[in-house]
Amino acid sequence: FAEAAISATSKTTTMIRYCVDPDWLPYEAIIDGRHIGISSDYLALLTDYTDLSFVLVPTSSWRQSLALLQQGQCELTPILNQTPKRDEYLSFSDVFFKSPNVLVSLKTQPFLQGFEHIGQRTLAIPKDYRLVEYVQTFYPDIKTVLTMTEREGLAKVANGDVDVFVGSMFSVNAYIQQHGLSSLKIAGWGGPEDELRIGVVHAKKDILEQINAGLAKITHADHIAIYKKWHNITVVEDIDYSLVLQILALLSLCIFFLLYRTIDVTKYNRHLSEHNKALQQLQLELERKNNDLDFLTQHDPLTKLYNRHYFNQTFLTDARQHDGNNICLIMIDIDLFKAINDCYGHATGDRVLVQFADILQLSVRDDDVVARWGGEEFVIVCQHVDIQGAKELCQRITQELQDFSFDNNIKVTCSFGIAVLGEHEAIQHCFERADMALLQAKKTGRNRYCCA
Ligand SMILES: Nc1nc2c(ncn2[C@@H]2O[C@H](COP(=O)(O)OP(=O)(O)OP(=O)(O)O)[C@@H](O)[C@H]2O)c(=O)[nH]1
Repeated sequence: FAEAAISATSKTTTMIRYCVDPDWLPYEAIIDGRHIGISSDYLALLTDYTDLSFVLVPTSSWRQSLALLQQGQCELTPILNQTPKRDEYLSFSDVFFKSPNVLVSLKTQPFLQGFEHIGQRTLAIPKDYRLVEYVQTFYPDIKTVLTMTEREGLAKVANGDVDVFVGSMFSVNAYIQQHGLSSLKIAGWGGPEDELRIGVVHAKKDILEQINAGLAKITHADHIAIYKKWHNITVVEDIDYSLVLQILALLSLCIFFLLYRTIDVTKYNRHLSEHNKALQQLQLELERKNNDLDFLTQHDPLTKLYNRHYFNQTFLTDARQHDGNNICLIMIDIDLFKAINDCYGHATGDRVLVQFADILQLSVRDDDVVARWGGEEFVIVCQHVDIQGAKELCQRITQELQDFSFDNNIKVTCSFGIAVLGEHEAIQHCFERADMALLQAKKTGRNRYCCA
């Protein structure tokens, strides 16, 4: 597109002096004395499609441009909204460009949707903009702050001097992008859409016919090309990050708390399970010790046979529960054991006792009970065995002793006293009889059994 500083062509042209807003990109601006922006491109097209040529009258503010239009020093302004006030000194072409107006606030402000939600907030509007008339007419309660330019209004919002600014979406966005005003956001729509036209002073209103005809010739493709050239809007950040941050902080706090609780509970559980393990260990230890204690209270520590205590408890008290008619008591005493101790020492004597006990244990049946009665004396309780069976057991033991090779080739014999428990006999009495029989065996030469 050609720029708007239009040179005269060979055709007969009517020269029109025009003013613009020098600071309203992307619509228009004067940069280094040159008119640029959307309106510049439209004027270039109108130069082609009409017999008009346009000469820029440079100004330093929109206000000044309006003043020059009112004074007739400018005859045209290429892009503006129609308002009743402007109708007093301008005539307007057909609408050729539309753009929404937006409310701009700091990102910390909530989304406002429209003028009706501004409430007590202050609203900045560029002086002499159509929106001033609109807001004062329809929202007279809004506290407005008039600024010289859009730039000034946006700067006031960014600085926190006013709460909200209203302006054209295209120019607002261009300004925010150019100046990196990342603290600002579009907070809502502001009033009616801009319907932009060309305004000419009443004295020149006869050129409007040409202008409208020229505007009508502008193709859809031309409109789109201009729009694309100047419309560089990217969506202004519309996420309220302060809210997101608050939610994130809250979530992090919850996660942290849950994590802390989980770690705490895990620690406690580990501690508990360690304690339980230690307790179980102690319990096992106690059971083992109890078992050991049980074993020790019931067994002779040297030979591991039942001891006299167990024997007394089990048989002297309730042997009658067994079938009394078939119980045989055999009292056994190693012969001349003192001589073994004296000859080979006490330790050897101990080993002989252990080996002797093993022989007894191996010689009896599973349900017979062998116990160490004390010293070198033993007792066997045979169940379901008659006197003959008891005798045979004594003979078997005698034979085993004879065949067994004791330490130091010591020859060990023993004497037996056998008694069968009578039907109504007290077991203690039976013991005494067996003991007497044993004494008898000793007296009559040892290495033999005697029956009571
Ligand atoms: N090594 C050892 N000797 C024991 C143990 N208990 C008792 N004795 C010994 O066994 C011997 C028993 O001797 P005595 O009662 O005189 O009887 P004996 O020498 O076997 O003679 P007779 O019974 O008459 O054949 C004693 O010298 C006791 O010290 C023991 O646990 N270990």
